[in-house]
Amino acid sequence: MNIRELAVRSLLLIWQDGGYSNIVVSRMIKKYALSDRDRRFYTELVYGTLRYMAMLDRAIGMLSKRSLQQMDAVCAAILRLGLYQLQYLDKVPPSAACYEAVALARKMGHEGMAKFVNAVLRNALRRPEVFVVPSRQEDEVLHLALTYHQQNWFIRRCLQQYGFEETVKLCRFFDTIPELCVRIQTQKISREKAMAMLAEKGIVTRPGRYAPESLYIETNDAVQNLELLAAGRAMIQDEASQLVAHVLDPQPGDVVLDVCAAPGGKTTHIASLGGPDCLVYGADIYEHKLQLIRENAKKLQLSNIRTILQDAVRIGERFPAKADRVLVDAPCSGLGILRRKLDLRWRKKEQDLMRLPSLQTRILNGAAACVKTGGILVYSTCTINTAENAAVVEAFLQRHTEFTLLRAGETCSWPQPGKYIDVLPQRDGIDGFFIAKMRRDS
Ligand SMILES: C[S@@+](CC[C@H](N)C(=O)[O-])C[C@H]1O[C@@H](n2cnc3c(N)ncnc32)[C@H](O)[C@@H]1O
Repeated sequence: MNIRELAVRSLLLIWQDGGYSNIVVSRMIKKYALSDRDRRFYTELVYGTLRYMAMLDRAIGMLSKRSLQQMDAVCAAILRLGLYQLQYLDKVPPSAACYEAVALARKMGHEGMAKFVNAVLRNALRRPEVFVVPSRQEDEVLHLALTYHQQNWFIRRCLQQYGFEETVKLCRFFDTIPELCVRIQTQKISREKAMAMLAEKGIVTRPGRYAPESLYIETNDAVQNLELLAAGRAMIQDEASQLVAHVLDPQPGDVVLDVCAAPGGKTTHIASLGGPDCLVYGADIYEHKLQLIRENAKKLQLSNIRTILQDAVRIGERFPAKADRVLVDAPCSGLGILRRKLDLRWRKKEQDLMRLPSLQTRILNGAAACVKTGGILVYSTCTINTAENAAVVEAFLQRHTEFTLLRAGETCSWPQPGKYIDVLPQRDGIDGFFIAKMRRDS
């Protein structure tokens, strides 16, 4: 398979069929058994085109009379990929980038498409100014959006929330490639022992600063072969997300309800921390996702997890005042983890943000009804959007005076002051996260 054609087909799977880039890419690498060299070129083409999409689309708009919306999806993908190589891949000579793009348009489209692609790419060679990023003075939002590969609305919101300097720091953070972070199952192996074991194999690691089981694997290529993962002694989970189970602080004998549980990162962590006498129910609204929780529990050999198919909005009717601890790890905009998912970064729409607080509120209300008197309720998201975080919790507390806000950091070593754990990526160097802890008093 021609690598550029594979890249175009992958981009179409991501843009047209809603495929996740990491899954599409790893499937293709496996399916076509790509050599190391081909794999590197292929991933560079796919991820590079995805990263620079705002810039590439703006250039296409300036170079072609036809808008992207009027274009055939195959044609748009070939143009984006061609322009990416022309502008950002020094190792590809411009003539090769044009020639290959035109040949692909002929093969995957028709002669007319080939002529059009040829005209746009030749035009790009004559007009390098289409790739010039406007200065801050000319257009602050566009300047940041194109420099740091984000959508304009996201930049606008950040500027309002943080101001220019902080927005730059945040965008720089989101533009880095995240290191792989695992959660060591310290019931089976200590973090120090795991580090020593990996060091013997030449794998460089670094303990996380905040979560006691977190370990960063600096030699990313070794992931697939990580014995720790295969042996159920570790699980891939970001450090910020590892704080949640510590805030919930499960105890032996507790009944815990994790109402938005799939794929079970936090459910398995809670079950490990609570020990075999702590019973953890992981609920989700999608049956196929419950299977992921069961698979993760099996991999980690945890027998104290049960799964439940249940809409969290109505979970209180099924388990009224039955749980000692309840976790709501709510569906959210994910604006704290934009470093991870290049494709999601472009898919997110500002309108989607508007409907989330009402869903989160309904889920939190449903979950609250499950908490016993004296029990704990934890609310978390992986977003930095305050409307989905403190605003949801504050409105909840006003309506539910039977709950008291506790300091979320009291059962984990979170260094920042304040009642909430409000992880700011640009300050804390990990994914953006929000955690609130409440107790039911009556
Ligand atoms: C942020 S994810 C949870 C991640 C999970 N806690 C973990 O650590 O692996 C949110 C989950 O909520 C589920 N969800 C969305 N709406 C729901 C609802 N109304 N009731 C129950 N689960 C819901 C989604 O299917 C998704 O799996």
